[in-house]
Amino acid sequence: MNSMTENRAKEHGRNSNVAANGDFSAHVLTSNGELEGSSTPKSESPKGGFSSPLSGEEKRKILSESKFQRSLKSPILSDPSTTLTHVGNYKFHEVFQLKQGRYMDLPPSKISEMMKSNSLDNAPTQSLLSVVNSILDESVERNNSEIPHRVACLLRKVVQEIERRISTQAEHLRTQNNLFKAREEKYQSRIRVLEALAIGTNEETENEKNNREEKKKEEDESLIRLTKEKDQSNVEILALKQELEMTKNHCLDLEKEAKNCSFELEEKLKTLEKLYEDSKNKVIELESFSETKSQSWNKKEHIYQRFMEIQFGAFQDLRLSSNSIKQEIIKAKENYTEEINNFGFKLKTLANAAQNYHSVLAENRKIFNELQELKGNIRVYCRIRPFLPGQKERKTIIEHIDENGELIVANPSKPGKDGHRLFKFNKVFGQASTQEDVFSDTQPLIRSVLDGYNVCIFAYGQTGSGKTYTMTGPNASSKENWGVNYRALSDLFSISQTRKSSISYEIGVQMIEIYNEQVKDLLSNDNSQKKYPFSYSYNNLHLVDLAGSERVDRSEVTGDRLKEAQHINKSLSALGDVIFALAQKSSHVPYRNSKLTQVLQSSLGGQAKTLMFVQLNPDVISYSETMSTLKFAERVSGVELGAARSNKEGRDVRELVEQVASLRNTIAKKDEEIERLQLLKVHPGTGSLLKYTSPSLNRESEKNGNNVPKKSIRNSSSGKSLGGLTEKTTSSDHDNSSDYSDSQHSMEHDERPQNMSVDEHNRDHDHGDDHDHEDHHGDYDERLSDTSDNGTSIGADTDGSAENMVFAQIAKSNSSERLGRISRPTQKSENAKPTSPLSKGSLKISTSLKKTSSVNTTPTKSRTRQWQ
Ligand SMILES: Nc1ncnc2c1ncn2[C@@H]1O[C@H](COP(=O)(O)OP(=O)(O)OP(=O)(O)O)[C@@H](O)[C@H]1O
Repeated sequence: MNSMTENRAKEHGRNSNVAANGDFSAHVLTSNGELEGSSTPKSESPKGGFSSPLSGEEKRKILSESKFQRSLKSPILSDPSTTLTHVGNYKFHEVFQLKQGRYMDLPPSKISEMMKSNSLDNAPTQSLLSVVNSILDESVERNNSEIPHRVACLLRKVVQEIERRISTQAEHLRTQNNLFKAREEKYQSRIRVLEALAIGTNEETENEKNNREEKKKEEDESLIRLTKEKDQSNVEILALKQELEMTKNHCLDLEKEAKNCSFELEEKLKTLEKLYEDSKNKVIELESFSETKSQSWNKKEHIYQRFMEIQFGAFQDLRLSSNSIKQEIIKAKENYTEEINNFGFKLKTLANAAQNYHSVLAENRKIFNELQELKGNIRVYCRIRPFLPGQKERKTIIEHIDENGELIVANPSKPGKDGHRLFKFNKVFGQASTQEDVFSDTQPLIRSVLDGYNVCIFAYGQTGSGKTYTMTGPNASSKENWGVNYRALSDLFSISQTRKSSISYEIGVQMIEIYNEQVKDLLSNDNSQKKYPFSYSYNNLHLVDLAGSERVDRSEVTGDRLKEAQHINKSLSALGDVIFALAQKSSHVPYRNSKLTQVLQSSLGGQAKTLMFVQLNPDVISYSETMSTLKFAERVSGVELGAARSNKEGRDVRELVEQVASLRNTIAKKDEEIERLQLLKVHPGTGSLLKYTSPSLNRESEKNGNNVPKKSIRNSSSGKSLGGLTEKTTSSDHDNSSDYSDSQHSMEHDERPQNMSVDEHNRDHDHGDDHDHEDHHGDYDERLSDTSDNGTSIGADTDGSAENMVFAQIAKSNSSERLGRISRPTQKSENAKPTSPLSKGSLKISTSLKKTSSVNTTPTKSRTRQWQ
C-alpha cells in the first residue's frame, strides 16, 4: 500500500510538482466524483492496514492542495512563473521558459537539449503547455503559419508528452476513483461493525455504556462530519469531474490543434523539402549557368583582346593613312586654289553669258511668237461641258475626243458610222478638263500681250454650254475654279511683278457690255457711255463672254426679250458673216453690220491673235444646236488671217507707210506737174490747171488700164494699186471700215480743198467722223487710221516684195517731212484688201454682247527699247 501510494505520489508529484517537501498526499476520485479517501505514510492506520479517518483540518488541507495543484495544471488559470518558483530540483524554466527571444529562433542544439526525454519528463505539464502555446502564438504572430522544422519536432515531442501525461492522469483518476469506492465500502462496513458492537455491549457496564455512548456519540458526530465531508467531497468531486471534463475537452482541442499543426507542419515540411530540392536544382542550374557565363566571358575577353590587337593595327594603319590624307589635303588645297581661280575665270565667262541671256530670251520670245503666228490667227478650242448634277443618265452625243483636236459627234437619229461627224479644232477639252487645263493652253496667247500683241479671246456656244464657266468660272472665291479672266489678269499681274526690276507695265481694266446694240461701260459710276479710256499705244487683251448662240425663233419670246434676242442673233449672224467673209478671203468683210463685229474688228482683222472657245452641251437633246455651233466653229477655225503683228511692228510699219505715203504724194505731185507740163506742151498758152480728177474716175480708168499714174507703186502679185492716191472707196468699202458709225464717211476728192493733200483731207474727215461717234467709240486715232474710204491707203495688201520696193523708195527719198501725216499702218494679211479696215497697232477695243473684260498693258520705254 505504501509503495503503491508512493508510486502514486511520485506520479502525482511529477504531474503536479507538489511533492518537493516530502509531505506527499494523494487524492483519489471515485468515478462518481466523490473523494474516497486520502492517506499519508504518517497517518496510516495500524489496524488492518486501514488508515484512520483524516481529520477535517487534514482533509481541507489536502483539498486545498489539490485545488492548488489543479490550478497549476490548468494552462488557462495558472501562471507559469509562479508555478516554477515551487519547483525544487529542476530549473525547468531555464530549459523551457524563454526569458527573451522566440522558439523559432532557438538554435538546434538547444532544441535537441529540450527534446531529451529526461528534460521533457521532468518538465511540468504547465511548462510544456506554455511551450506549445508560445510556439503556436509565435506561429500565429508570424502570420505565415510557418514553423521551423526543429521547432515543429519539439512541438510534436511536447504534444506527445502532454498526451502521454493526460492519458496517465486519466488512468490515475480512474484508479483513484476505484480506491475511493473501496474505501467508502470499508467505512460502511466499519459503521455496520460499530453498530453491531454497540448493540452487543448493552449489558456492559454503565460506564462502558456511557463510554460507548460517548464514543458512539463521537462516532456519530464523526459520521455526521464524515457524511458532511463526504457531501462536500462529492461536490468537489463533481467540480473536479467537470474540470476533468473541461480539461479533457481542452486536451482534445489541443490534440486536434496539435494534429492540425503537425499535419500543417508535415505539409510545410514537404513544401520546404520541395523548395529545398528546387533550390538545390537551381543552385545546380546557377552553377552551370555561371560556368557558361564564365566561359563566354573568357571567350569575350579573348575576342576583346583580339579586337584590341586589330584596333591597334587599324590605328597604326589610320595613322599612316592620316599622314597620307594630310598630304592629299595639301595637294587638294593646291588643286582647290587652282580650281577656284579657274572657277572665277569661268564665272566671269558665265556672267558674260548671263548678260547675253536677255537677248537670247528676247530671241526665244520672238521665235515663240513667230510660231504662234504660223499657227494662224484665229484659234479654236472646243470645250465640252460635263453633265450637270441630276443629268447623269443623259445620253451624250460626243463619240470620241482626240488629243490632236479631233472630235467625233454622233447623230442620235442616225446610229452607226453614218451618223458620225468629225470636226477638227486646235484643241478639244473633254468633260473632265479642269479650268487649269484650259488655261494652260491659253496662257501663252495671253502672255503675248506683254510682247506687244493684241489678243482677243471669246467664248461661243448655246445657252448653258459653259461660256461663263470657262471665261469667269463658277466661283471666284476658290482659285481652283477661276476661269480664264481671273487667271489671265492674275498671270499678267504676276508677270509684271516678276519683271518689275527691268520692265514697268501699266495695266488697266475695262468692262463693257453690248446690249441691244448699245455699248455700256460697266465700270462707269454715272452709267454714262464713256469713251474707251486707253489710248487705244496700249496692247489689248479682249476677253469676251458672248450671249447664247441659239436662234431666236426657238426661244419663242416676245417683247423686250424678243428685241434682245433679235439683237443677239443679228450680232452673232454678223460675226458669222465676218468670219465667213474672212474665210472666203472676200474683198468685202462686213464688220459694220453689228456693234460686236465692229468692236472685234481689230481682233478678227488680222493684226491680233484671236482665240475662240466653242462651248458644247453634250446632251442628245442639244444635238442640232451643238451641230450648228460646231459648224460655225469649223468655219472660224478655217479662217487664216495671216501673221499677227505686234504693235511695235505696227508702229514701224505705220511709220514706213507714212514715209511711203509721203513719197507717193511727192511722186503724185511730180506726176501732176509732169502732166501739167505735158498739157502745156500740147496746149501751149492755156496757162490753167486741169480740173482735179475724181478718184472714182481714176479708179475706173485704172480698171480700164488707162490713166494709171506711171509712177504709182503697184503690188506685183495682185496688180492692185499700192499707191492708191486717187483711189476712192466705194460704198461697199464702207462696210469694211472700222468706223463704228452707220453713216458714210466717204468724201469725194472733188470736195477736197485744192491745197489740201489727200492725207490731210482724210485726217480731217476722219476726225469729223469720230466726233460724230465718239460717244460710242471715241478713238480719234482709230478714225484716222481706220478710214479706208479716202483713197490714201497704201500697203493694205502690200506683200513683202511691195514693201521692199517701198522701203527702197524710202531709202532713196527724203520725205521725212511727211512723216506722221499718214497714219494708216500697213497690213500683211493675205486676204486684206486695199479697202479693208486696218487697225492701228495701238487700237484697243473691248466688247461683248454680255460682259467684256479688256486689259491693256503698256510697256515702258525701257521695254519698248528692248523690243526695238
Ligand atoms: N466645265 C464645266 N464643269 C462643270 N460645270 C460646268 C462646266 N461648264 C458649265 N458648267 C455648269 O453649267 C451651267 C451653265 O454654265 P454657264 O452659265 O457657264 O453657261 P453659259 O454658256 O454661260 O450660259 P448662258 O449663255 O446662259 O450665259 C452652270 O451651272 C455651270 O456651273
